[in-house]
Amino acid sequence: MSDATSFSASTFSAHAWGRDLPTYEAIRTMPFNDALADGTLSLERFRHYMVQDAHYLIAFGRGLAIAAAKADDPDGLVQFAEAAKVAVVVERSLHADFFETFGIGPEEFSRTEMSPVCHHYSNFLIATAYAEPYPVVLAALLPCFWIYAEIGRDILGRAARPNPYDAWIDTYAGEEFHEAVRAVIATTDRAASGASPDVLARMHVAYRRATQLEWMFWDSAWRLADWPV
Ligand SMILES: Cc1ncc(C[n+]2csc(CCO)c2C)c(N)n1
Repeated sequence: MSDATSFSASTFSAHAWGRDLPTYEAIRTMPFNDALADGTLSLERFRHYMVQDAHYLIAFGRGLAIAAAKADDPDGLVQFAEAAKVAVVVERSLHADFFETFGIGPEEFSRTEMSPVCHHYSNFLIATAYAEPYPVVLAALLPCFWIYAEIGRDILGRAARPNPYDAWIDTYAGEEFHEAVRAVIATTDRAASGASPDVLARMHVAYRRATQLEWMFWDSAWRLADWPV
C-alpha cells in the first residue's frame, strides 16, 4: 500500500479499506488495468473510458460541491469546494489532452450518452450527496479518490514506459494528487468519529457501493458497454 493508505487501525477508513480489499484486488488485476500498464490497451477501449469519464467527473464535481455545502466546518467547505473545482478544471485538461491525442472531437463527446454504468454511478453520487448527511456523502466520494491513488501507484510500479497512457498514470501516481487523497481520508475519518452507529453503518454501505461501481466503470469500458435497447 502507498502513503495514501496510512491510517490508524481504529478509523472508518481502516475498516472500510480492509472490508473491501477483495474488491480493490479485483480492480487492480482487471484486464483494463493490466493492459493500461503494459501499454497494449486498445485506443477504442481507452476512448470509451475517457468519454464516459468526462461525463462522470462533472457529476463527481457536483457531488463534491454538495459535500462542500453540507460541510460541518469552514475547512471542509474550502476543501470540497476546491476539490469540486479541481475535479472539473484539472481533469478536464487531462481529458482535453487525451481527446486531442486520440482524435475525439467535442461533437463525439456531446453525442455520446452516458453508458448504463456511468449513469448509475453518477446518479448514485448525486442522489447520495443530496439525500444523505455529510459523513455518508464523504464515504460515497472517498473510493473515487482512494482507489485511483492506489491504482495509479500500482500501475506506475509495473508500467511499460514510454506508454501511450503516461499522462493518466502520472496524474494519479503523482504526489500532489496523493496529498489531496490523504486529506479526504482524514476528513472522512474525522466525520466518522462523531457519527452515530446508524450513520456509520450507512457510511460503510455508501463506501462499498462506490467501490463496486469503480470496478463496474472499468469493466464497462473493457466491454465497450452501451445501452442494450
Ligand atoms: C470513474 C472514475 N473514478 C474516479 C476517478 C478519479 N477522479 C475523478 S475526479 C477526482 C477528484 C480530483 O480530481 C478523481 C480523483 C475518475 N477519473 N474516474
